[in-house]
Amino acid sequence: MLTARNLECIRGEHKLFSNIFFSVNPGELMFVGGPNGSGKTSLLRLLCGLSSPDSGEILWNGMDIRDLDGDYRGMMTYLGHLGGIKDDLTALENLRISCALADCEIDENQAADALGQIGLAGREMLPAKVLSQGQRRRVALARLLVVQTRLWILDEPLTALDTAAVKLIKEILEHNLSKGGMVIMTTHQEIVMTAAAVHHLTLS
Ligand SMILES: Nc1ncnc2c1ncn2[C@@H]1O[C@H](COP(=O)(O)OP(=O)(O)OP(=O)(O)O)[C@@H](O)[C@H]1O
Repeated sequence: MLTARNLECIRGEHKLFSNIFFSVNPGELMFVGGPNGSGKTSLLRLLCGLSSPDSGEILWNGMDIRDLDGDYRGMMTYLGHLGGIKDDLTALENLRISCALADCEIDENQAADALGQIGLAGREMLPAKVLSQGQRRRVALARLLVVQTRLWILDEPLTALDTAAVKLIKEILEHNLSKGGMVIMTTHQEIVMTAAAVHHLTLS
């Protein structure tokens, strides 16, 4: 379970948010909403441990994530809103390297299989720079098909995706949730989940 207690985040001269409390339990999804600049990405970066709150604490199964450090990162998958795709690497290389960086080594066959499942069959060997925005996003999201982590923190995963890809991502999220996974995601394009407990946190 991930718990946030009394979180506050200040950036520059601005207090982005304060008094944020929530828990996300196994099988639950939390959508983080709010206007541009309200602090959604900043909140996700706090939850990943990439930055620290100005006050408050973030607990994973009751322990402060700062104390867990690498153990916490090993249980979590973070996809940033830019996707982290490198232009000069192929789709396959991008997926394999992003998995390796997350301590989840996969071979070429596994990578090709994941790319096929996410609708990129035949494009595995193309450099990312020639892929469309939606295809690049699919390469980033293919990581969700191979990771074993329970907690997924996803920043705008649906950006640039067509209707078919959004449906696919919904199924991938629901599969993770059905196994006791947890998902926290920002989106301006909410998806209706059929069989999962959903919470909303709206920043202003
Ligand atoms: N290091 C920083 N120094 C100063 N201001 C910052 C810093 N990081 C973020 N900000 C500001 O904090 C605000 C919130 O940024 P953030 O990216 O968290 O918003 P967001 O809700 O994710 O926005 P969007 O919907 O546009 O993606 C923005 O005004 C941003 O410019």
